[in-house]
Amino acid sequence: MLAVQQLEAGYGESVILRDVSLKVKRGQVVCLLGRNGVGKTTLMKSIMGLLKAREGSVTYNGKDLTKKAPGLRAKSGIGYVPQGREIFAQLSVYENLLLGLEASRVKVSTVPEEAIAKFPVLPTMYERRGGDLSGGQQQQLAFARALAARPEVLLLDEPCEGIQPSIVDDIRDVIRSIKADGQTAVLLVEQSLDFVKSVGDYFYVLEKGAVVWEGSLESLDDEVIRKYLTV
Ligand SMILES: Nc1ncnc2c1ncn2[C@@H]1O[C@H](COP(=O)(O)OP(=O)(O)OP(=O)(O)O)[C@@H](O)[C@H]1O
Repeated sequence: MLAVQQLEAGYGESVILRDVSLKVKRGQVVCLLGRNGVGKTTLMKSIMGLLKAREGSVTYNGKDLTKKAPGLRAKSGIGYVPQGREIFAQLSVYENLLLGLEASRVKVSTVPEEAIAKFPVLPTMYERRGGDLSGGQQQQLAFARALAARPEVLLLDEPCEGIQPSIVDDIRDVIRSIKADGQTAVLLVEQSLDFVKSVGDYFYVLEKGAVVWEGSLESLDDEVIRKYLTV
């Protein structure tokens, strides 16, 4: 459903992504692996339209999104939980969630129950300012904000970075439940191989902005890990 084809993108003069192609299908969790700085976040931003493609295309359900603005991509059904969460610190938890509705394909004025049900801690802190939440709580808020728009493709950029193990477990459960529903495609950037192996179906490895390996998660063996992932 989401297809990236021969994508080239970068910042200013520098080319970061070269000839990147990948696919993510409904009900699948596809993991994007690679050492620091290889271009994983850059690829997420390019899919979301925050960075323009210089070559290649991003298509979704057969529609070419390559030239579309980020808002339109969101309204087409692509949800994004960015690295660093990007919560609005001065807004309340509930206001942060309401902002998620802006990306909804159908006009709704309340946050859908299913987005909140996955993170039961959030309703207990609706009045608190986003900036006062812990890192793990902000991560849950960012995740719920993306789910509020009922995305069909979910881009998750290092959702477990810097958060406590109990919330990592919660996030694993949420990703598994999304996968079990079979309606949403997930593209996940994650450094922890244990986490990746516990939720993923398929993986791509990036090195210097290019896909150098891909396969089912079962085929992710020590040799690939040593060659492309060990620091
Ligand atoms: N806004 C920017 N302007 C210029 N260069 C950038 C910008 N953001 C990232 N880069 C560069 O692009 C390259 C890829 O960065 P990117 O953040 O996509 O990597 P990554 O694989 O997500 O790394 P990490 O695991 O550290 O998040 C790096 O060399 C980085 O310095």
